[in-house]
Amino acid sequence: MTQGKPTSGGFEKTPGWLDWYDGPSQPRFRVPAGSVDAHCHVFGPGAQFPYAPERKYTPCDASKEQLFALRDHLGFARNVIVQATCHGADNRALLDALQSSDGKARGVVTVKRTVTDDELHLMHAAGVRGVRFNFVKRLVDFTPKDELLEIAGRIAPLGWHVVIYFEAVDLPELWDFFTSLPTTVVVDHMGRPDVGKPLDGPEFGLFLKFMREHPNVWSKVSCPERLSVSGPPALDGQQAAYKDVVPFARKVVETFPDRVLWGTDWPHPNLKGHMPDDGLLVDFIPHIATTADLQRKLLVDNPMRLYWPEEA
Ligand SMILES: O=C(O)c1cc(C(=O)O)oc(=O)c1
Repeated sequence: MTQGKPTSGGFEKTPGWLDWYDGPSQPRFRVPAGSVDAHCHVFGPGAQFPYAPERKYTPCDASKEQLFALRDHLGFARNVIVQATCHGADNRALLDALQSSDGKARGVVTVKRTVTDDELHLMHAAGVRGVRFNFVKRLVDFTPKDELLEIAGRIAPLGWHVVIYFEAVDLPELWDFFTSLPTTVVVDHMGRPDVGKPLDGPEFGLFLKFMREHPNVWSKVSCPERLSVSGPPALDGQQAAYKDVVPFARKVVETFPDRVLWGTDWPHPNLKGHMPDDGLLVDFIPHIATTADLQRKLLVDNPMRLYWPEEA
């Protein structure tokens, strides 16, 4: 039996899948004016925008109205909506959200090599500025690298970038492909470091080297709730959540202050252990960006330069 929030359109939510958090707290940390939530999603609603047949999970609905209400509640000015894998390469829910946002949202889509130039131009007009390539095996089936390179070559002239999602252990094998991409490359969730391993160990060292040697590579310092092993979770007023993730995110922010982005990841797909209070997730930010200067770069200057360059 389905419980909690609905999945409309006759879909059945994946068992064990937690719904996004109702009534998030008011963050204590006041984000700077003009801040951008640079990683969030919309799900459906399924009745209007059906989930993709090839999806690996079925979420509860999470609409554009609910996303925009969260944006306002948390004090953000804009969103970057990233295509979620449960919608495959059908970007209609995302495009509809962009078109309803009054210019306050930009997007990152998933496309196949069959996408036409007309479709790409329409997406650009709607506010799309990037494509997402996903290498996380639990989320997607493999797409051949020659197809991805072809797509990258076609979106580059539009000024778009490529967002990549992968697990830290897969970086060595993907290195040559990533470093051959002709665009700005944005890494989702710091390349998912294993925070049980040392900060100065070889695995995270390789990620830092990836960024250091390639000035076109940016990173989102998001998703501590996914990466944390020992918490504590951002729940019940916790002001020192996900302590084990802090040194990793802080290292990236302080080493590459002009190439980092932050996002809520709302509505947090695939969480089964706990669902964070998004207000408390915002309170995580000053632990990883400890000065007003770093906070402004992370939340305003960098995302504006990448997604609204005409206003930056
Ligand atoms: O780690 C995840 O499960 C996850 C999934 C998706 C997606 O399904 O698109 O997006 C994310 O940013 C993170």
